[in-house]
Amino acid sequence: MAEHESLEFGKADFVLLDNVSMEEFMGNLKLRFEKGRIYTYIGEVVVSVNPYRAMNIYGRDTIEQYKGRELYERPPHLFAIADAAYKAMKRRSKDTCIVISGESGAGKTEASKYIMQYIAAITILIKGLKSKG
Ligand SMILES: Nc1ncnc2c1ncn2[C@@H]1O[C@H](COP(=O)(O)OP(=O)(O)OP(=O)(O)O)[C@@H](O)[C@H]1O
Repeated sequence: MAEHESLEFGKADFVLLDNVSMEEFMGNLKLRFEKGRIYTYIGEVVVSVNPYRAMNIYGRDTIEQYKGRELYERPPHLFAIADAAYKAMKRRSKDTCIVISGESGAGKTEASKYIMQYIAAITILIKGLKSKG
């Protein structure tokens, strides 16, 4: 069973909750957070909980895992959202955007930096591949 499908980490997507109640929502969020999973989907939206500590989930290895993948192929992550936006932009040849919202200190600025870091990294990787022919 893929890591993100394991119940040990709770439901990776809130749409999979048996009952939609605040209690179940918060219980799932708490369980995932305690297991180091700060991201959870609601469909194509990602809910993020600020860990207020350095997480080893933004490095080159993780970028490679998300590049060119579909949203549900990997555990919930900002990189999956960034990749989906990048692919949509390329497919439609139109600008696209990612809306980030949350209260002050929620992690919006950090999230936008990780998204830009991801886009920059995959652009360099793609250019590198093209120049190699
Ligand atoms: N993904 C993360 N991993 C680790 N720490 C984080 C993460 N996101 C946020 N933080 C921590 O939380 C702090 C506040 O985050 P950030 O500045 O991104 O919030 P914000 O939502 O942009 O706040 P504001 O609306 O007040 O500008 C950061 O300085 C950082 O210490």
